[in-house]
Amino acid sequence: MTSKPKVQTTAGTKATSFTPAGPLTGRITVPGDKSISHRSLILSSLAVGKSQITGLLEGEDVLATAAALRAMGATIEKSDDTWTVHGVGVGGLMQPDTAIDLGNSGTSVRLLMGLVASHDISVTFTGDASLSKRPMGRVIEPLSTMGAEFTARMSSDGKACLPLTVRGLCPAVPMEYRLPVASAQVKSAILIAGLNTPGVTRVIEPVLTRDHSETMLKGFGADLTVETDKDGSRIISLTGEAELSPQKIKVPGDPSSAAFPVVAALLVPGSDIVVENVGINPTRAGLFTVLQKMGGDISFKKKRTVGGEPVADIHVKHSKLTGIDVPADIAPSMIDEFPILFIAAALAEGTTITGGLSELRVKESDRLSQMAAGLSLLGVDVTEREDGLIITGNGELIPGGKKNAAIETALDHRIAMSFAVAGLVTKKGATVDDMSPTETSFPGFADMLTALQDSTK
Ligand SMILES: O=C(O)C1=C[C@@H](OP(=O)(O)O)[C@@H](O)[C@H](O)C1
Ligand SMILES: C=C(OP(=O)(O)O)C(=O)O
Repeated sequence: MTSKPKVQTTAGTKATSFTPAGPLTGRITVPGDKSISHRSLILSSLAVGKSQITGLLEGEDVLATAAALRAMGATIEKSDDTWTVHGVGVGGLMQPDTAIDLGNSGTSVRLLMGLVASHDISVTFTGDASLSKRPMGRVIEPLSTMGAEFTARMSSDGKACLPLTVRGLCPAVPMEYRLPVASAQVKSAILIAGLNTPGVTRVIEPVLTRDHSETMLKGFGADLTVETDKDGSRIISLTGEAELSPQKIKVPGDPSSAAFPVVAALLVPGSDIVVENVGINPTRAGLFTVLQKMGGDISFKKKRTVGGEPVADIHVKHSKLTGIDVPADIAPSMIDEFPILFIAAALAEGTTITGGLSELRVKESDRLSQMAAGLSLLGVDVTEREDGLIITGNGELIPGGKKNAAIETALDHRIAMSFAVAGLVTKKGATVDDMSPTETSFPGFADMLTALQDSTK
């Protein structure tokens, strides 16, 4: 008889053990898309009048964005399943009374820095220990060119970090900016600053990143065009002093959250699940393509478009996976999914090679070193390179390491969820030191694993 997935919390600690699982079955949904949720709140706050949002992710990161916007004058309320935002109009945000704490959320701080940059207000942003280590120079540099002024704490290695204060300039100066790093957060910060800036603000994106900002800005009525340059770069032009009209938004399920049950079902023998209503925008769906290339039985049912975003129900069956060489150019379309891909690679037969991933070192944690350390602790054959991991599996369960050794998550939700899934396919299970960071992006993560277990009863 196969055992069921088990979730055990050790009394008095936040450590949680995940042990080998019987088949995962059933139909589930995952919480709303984090990127689209942040943007829904920000753009609704800048529209004139009442927007309504359903499916909003109620994770700590998005709630931090909502609190920040309230502190700057937007009215944001929830009743039943609907969030209502009374926007103040582009340029209408006000000086908050105190510093704004954005917890663990990189997207909140970088997009809101763009928002403040073209308002005549001054805002101090703070964050938790993880967010306070992340580099902000990538946003400070272009927003300074538009006229905003910044004071930031400098880290011991010379990076501008939180806490930081932005003094916006109104009117700001429009500019053309070629992104030196593939980052949807930097792109979006500049476009959001451009909304309240006279003239045309232009972002040139040599490498395509998630395009929710472009789709949603157009949906709210901004004058935004996207052209492709001779060298393949995207040129995004936004005409400022925009007037945004309020919208009704349905946020689809987050593919970055769906990644965890999808990989769990591929790895646990006998599993057969459907994750309903997941966003499958090609700028986000790289993981599913890579897993299919590794032999994963993943199919997309009932494909449809919701609010300009492609959505589907994802059907996944347990599959034998084979290691592959993951092309570096797919990385931006699955940038948050590498931690869980590394777990799939540990179960695959053969070697999986990844590269071009230096951005993973500046996420909530250094995801390359945290994943390499956790996998080594579980006895997986892993080599850490500067910009990727090489992982060799033998198509069998992860051996498991020292008894009671807890995987360190370093305040990183995706590390925590990845090793929770690893526990289901590690001979004696895996213990994760702290599952509380999962509240940032996937409230109810442990309940979701239990629901997949319960439906086999
Ligand atoms: O724009 C966004 O919503 C996001 C962009 C990505 O960050 P980068 O822009 O730093 O790549 C991603 O890692 C993050 O989870 C969300
Ligand atoms: C990197 C992430 O988010 P953020 O940058 O918003 O903290 C993530 O969710 O994996």
